[in-house]
Amino acid sequence: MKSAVIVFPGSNREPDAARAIRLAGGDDPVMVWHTDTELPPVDLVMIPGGFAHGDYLRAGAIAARSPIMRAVADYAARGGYVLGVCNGFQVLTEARLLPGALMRNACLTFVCRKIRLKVENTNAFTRDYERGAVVTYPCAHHDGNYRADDETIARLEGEGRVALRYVDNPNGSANDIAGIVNETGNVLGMMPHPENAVEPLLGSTDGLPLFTGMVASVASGDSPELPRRPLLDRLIHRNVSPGA
Ligand SMILES: NC(=O)CC[C@H](N)C(=O)O
Repeated sequence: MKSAVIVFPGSNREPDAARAIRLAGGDDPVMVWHTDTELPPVDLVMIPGGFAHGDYLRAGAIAARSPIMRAVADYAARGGYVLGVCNGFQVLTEARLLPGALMRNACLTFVCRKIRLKVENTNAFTRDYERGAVVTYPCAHHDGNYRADDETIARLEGEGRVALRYVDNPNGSANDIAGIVNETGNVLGMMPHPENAVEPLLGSTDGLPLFTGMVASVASGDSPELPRRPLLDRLIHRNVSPGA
């Protein structure tokens, strides 16, 4: 699997992202700087954690307007897989590739600890987990409180787009939402850090199946479990994804 990891000034988890991708069997990712205007030919784009532009204005707001994000939006619109973790999730909501917003944690403090999550739905990203499995990942954020209007939350729930839910909600997120996918199921954003739970030395290997699942989805060319993916999208994806 060929992948790109997007790097902004203030990103800090790009080496962890690269390591997780490699451990799952992917090629060494290409690091892409935020001022670039094009993506290399890849099967997956990952937006890593950190504090892009120091979280000024709102976490992810400046990064979402970076030149590279136009290319990421085009890539996602063509059906390419995009994973945003923590600050990456914030960037994806600010870029409107995912609905809703990540607000200040309800406790008003930075939360940095291991948390338990329930895998709510198996999709192109979570296919290597049993549905309903409870996994442990670390989380480390001050703006992880997922919020959206009632209609959006109802849609996310009704369409099976809540991928991960907190068992012990650390930040006040609506409906305990920890991760969601877009309408076509090819963009996943999540606050906890699966890339920091990929080897025993880190205290958990529970994050590794997320990465092996993405490698498997790329290898199979598509995932039959993508929720309501329009036929046209699937065809376009086959044509543009080198891994398809
Ligand atoms: N670990 C991270 O990606 C931090 C996310 C974000 N900047 C926050 O603290 O809310």
